[in-house]
Amino acid sequence: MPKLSHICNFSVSMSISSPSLCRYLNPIHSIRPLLLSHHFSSLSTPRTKLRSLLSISLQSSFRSSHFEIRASHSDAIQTSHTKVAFVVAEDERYGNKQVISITPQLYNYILSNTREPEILRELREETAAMRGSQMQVSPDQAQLLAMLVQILGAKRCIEVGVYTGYSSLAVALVLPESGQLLAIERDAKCLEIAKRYYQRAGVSHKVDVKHALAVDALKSLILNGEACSYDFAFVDAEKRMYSEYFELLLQSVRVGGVIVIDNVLWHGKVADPLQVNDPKTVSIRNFNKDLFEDKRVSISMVPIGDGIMICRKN
Ligand SMILES: C[S@@+](CC[C@H](N)C(=O)[O-])C[C@H]1O[C@@H](n2cnc3c(N)ncnc32)[C@H](O)[C@@H]1O
Repeated sequence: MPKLSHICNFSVSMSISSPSLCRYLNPIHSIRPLLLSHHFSSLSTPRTKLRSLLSISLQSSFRSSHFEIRASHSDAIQTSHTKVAFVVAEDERYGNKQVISITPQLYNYILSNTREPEILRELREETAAMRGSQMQVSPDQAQLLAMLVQILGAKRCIEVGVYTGYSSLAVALVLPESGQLLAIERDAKCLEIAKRYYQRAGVSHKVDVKHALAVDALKSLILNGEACSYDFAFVDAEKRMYSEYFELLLQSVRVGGVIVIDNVLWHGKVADPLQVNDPKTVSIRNFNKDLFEDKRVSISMVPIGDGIMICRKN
């Protein structure tokens, strides 16, 4: 049984994190932050009571549904600086599947099980001080991209939106010696850094750097007779252009080829149409909906980083 102080930490952190918790629950049940914080005001509420209070509260709000916020994970309540226990959705509509929410503690664990080549770590650290460094894919995302390229046995790849080269270098490192990555980026300064790292990593011969606007570069490769010749594409540039990039890339990759699109969860905003409707969010939300209905591709939305959509051309 946790000590009272642990319960207090749990109770306080639940209140603090309720907006993100609500964002998680919102798309399904339109729950509001007040509802959640309400039941956590008493610091002396025992854990079991907290759980049942919350469960009752959520059940009454959600009618037939059952959502439970668990404080029972032992690791999550052992240390006072742990943010919050897991969010678990248990609902028969989802096969009573328990879905975990990534906590900082859990994400640290994932990163500690992620293999990041030394050269990528150096690039990430150099970029960290730069404006826009949060745009870089995370090490676990880069590892997944590299693995997809390896599973596909890809030789011809495209990246749309290179920045300083982190994701493109991850791909180039696993390409065979005869492989080629067309790396498209509009910012020349960023490309200088990327090129320096391709050089250092000994993969420059595999990367065809294209300093251009993405749509122009993609159109010209189709005009050059390269349609259906690529195995893999990664999209990580202007969010409102995703539909255009996708249409051009669908022409560029072969049947069985894969297009991966980054930021499809857009910090969770896509799932909150009642409150978030800025142009970028709406654009990504519409794009996701179009992809869902698009029978030309098989799809899988994966909650890694800011969310990726993996599309396989049928
Ligand atoms: C999210 S960052 C890419 C991050 C990169 N994939 C990584 O992991 O380091 C987006 C990049 O796309 C570039 N970009 C945005 N719009 C573009 C366009 N229309 N054409 C080419 N590049 C574009 C930006 O300059 C920026 O460097």
